[in-house]
Amino acid sequence: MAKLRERLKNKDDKGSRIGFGEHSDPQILTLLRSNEVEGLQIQSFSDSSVWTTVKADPSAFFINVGDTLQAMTNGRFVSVRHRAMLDAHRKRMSTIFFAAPSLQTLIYPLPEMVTHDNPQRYRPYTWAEYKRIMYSLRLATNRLELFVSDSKDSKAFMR
Ligand SMILES: O=C(O)CCC(=O)C(=O)O
Ligand SMILES: [Fe+2]
Repeated sequence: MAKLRERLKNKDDKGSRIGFGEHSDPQILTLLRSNEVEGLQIQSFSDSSVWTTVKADPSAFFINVGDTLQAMTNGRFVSVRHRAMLDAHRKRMSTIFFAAPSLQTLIYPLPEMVTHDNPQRYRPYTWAEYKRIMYSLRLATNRLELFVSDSKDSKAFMR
């Protein structure tokens, strides 16, 4: 038991632990507001072992791009991977609004975002299909990867 406690303590420099593991939000946009306790961290695009703590500001909103907006913008806006850490001494509270389409909405890269240099990256899918697949996978899985277009139909939506 003492060993386990020691291991948890050494997990990072402040002894804090993961409260909600790494993931990207599946929806279009996330609006998050928290109290004055830090905890939200975003992952570096170039090095997945590097996490940056978002400054706690109870007067601000944190706006997060979700997987659906990444698909709609054909990868121009990127769904950032993030996680929430626990604070050993203070309670963190966050309130979140997820903006998502209706279940039967067809999601696909907008024609304006598909160009010769940036061919269609994702195949069309419904939000219902995305949710079904998402719930069958682990939280940390990069599900949008499963919706990448075959190269043969990648020009279908090009202007
Ligand atoms: O509690 C937080 O600040 C983040 C939670 C989160 O990322 C989520 O619910 O998708
Ligand atoms: Fe999230």
